[in-house]
Amino acid sequence: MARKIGSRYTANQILGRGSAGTVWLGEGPEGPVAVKLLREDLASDEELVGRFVQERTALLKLDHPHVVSVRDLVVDGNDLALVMDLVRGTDLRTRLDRERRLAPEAAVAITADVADGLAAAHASGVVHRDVKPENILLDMQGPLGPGGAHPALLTDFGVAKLIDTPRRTRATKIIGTPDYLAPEIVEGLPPTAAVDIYALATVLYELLAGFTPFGGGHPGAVLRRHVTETVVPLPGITEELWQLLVQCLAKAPASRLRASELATRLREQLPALAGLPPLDVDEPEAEPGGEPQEATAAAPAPRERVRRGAVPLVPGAKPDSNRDTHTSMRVPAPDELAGGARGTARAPRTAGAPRPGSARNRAAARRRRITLGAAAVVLVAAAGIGTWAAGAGDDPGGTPTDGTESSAPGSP
Ligand SMILES: Nc1ncnc2c1ncn2[C@@H]1O[C@H](COP(=O)(O)OP(=O)(O)OP(=O)(O)O)[C@@H](O)[C@H]1O
Repeated sequence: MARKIGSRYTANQILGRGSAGTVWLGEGPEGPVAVKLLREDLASDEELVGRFVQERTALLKLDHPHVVSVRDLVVDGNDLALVMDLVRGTDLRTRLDRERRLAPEAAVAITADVADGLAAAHASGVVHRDVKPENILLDMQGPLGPGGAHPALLTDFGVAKLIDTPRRTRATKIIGTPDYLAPEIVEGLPPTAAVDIYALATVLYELLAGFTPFGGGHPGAVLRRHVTETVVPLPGITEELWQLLVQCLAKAPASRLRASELATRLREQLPALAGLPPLDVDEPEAEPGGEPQEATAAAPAPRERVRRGAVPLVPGAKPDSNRDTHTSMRVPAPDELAGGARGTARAPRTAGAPRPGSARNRAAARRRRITLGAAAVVLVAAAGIGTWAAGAGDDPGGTPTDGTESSAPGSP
């Protein structure tokens, strides 16, 4: 059913739902648009509305062929909406669900597009903070590029930052998607542009391999792997591409490439990748219903076999929203923590061996986004790998930092 959004837009049909709200196919004065209507509980949060208005300038100024432009921000009664360019196509998660993994040339071409978009954003002082396949849209009306890839556009700029208001995050929460979270975020450091590079390298690894380098099993274990484990080589990948991945998945943010350099280096590799088939690797096994093995950073357990999926760090913890893409965690007791702080060692296995769990289940698990309580920080601290500074989550000092902070209040 159609509904008005402010005085200028009509939302006609739901395109999809995410953790922050619902995306509608809409109509504006200049034609079709996509309208992201934020969740009611977000729209009724006065602080968030203020921030939304404050950040108009930064969100509206991003204009790049590989960024989904935000055209307008609407605050109208209970409605809080971002009006975006409509991308006619699909998101990368849907393509990945369908194909499981992409040919290297297409994977690299898509990643290079997103790196270009990030370069423009970072140059404007904007950090995305939630780069993942769900936020990469493929424009099926655009020209085919290397490997038959349609142009890729990064969407949802500013949304993670909007939701991650100090009051919501103060000393209690990390907001993000565990598989793509850079180690410095897990450690409670302010997000800089380098977190987007880490997340994008994770996406590239996933496009090539069909699974993320540190994902799988308990969300707390995923976070810990980001900090303690090194990425396992992918069989069949060219040395140049592997070196690029390793550099961008470096634990130290300063060691990662900048987005513009990453885009250039990726494109340089395209000719060597032309015609190569998707890699012949399979996801590390997961023990159906098996209990995680106890492991330490120094001596991880041999391939932990656990179901993929967002599970509460502590049994009985309730999600903090009614969306199944969220998992919320409360602070665990020490004995509970001992059971949750388990790590894994994962390595790709060759195709053909039995693999528990359906691809759809794994994809759904990856999609789950967590709002992680201080529990995770306690978990990390308990593992001796990090601490959380109260109020961390904003970005003093990083270069370039999330420039949405400095946008002019109330500017149109
Ligand atoms: N500008 C757009 N044009 C066309 N479709 C879009 C646009 N933005 C989002 N969509 C579609 O709307 C759906 C929901 O997007 P949304 O950004 O709300 O959620 P998400 O990114 O999948 O998840 P989350 O917000 O939890 O990270 C997605 O399937 C996406 O393909």
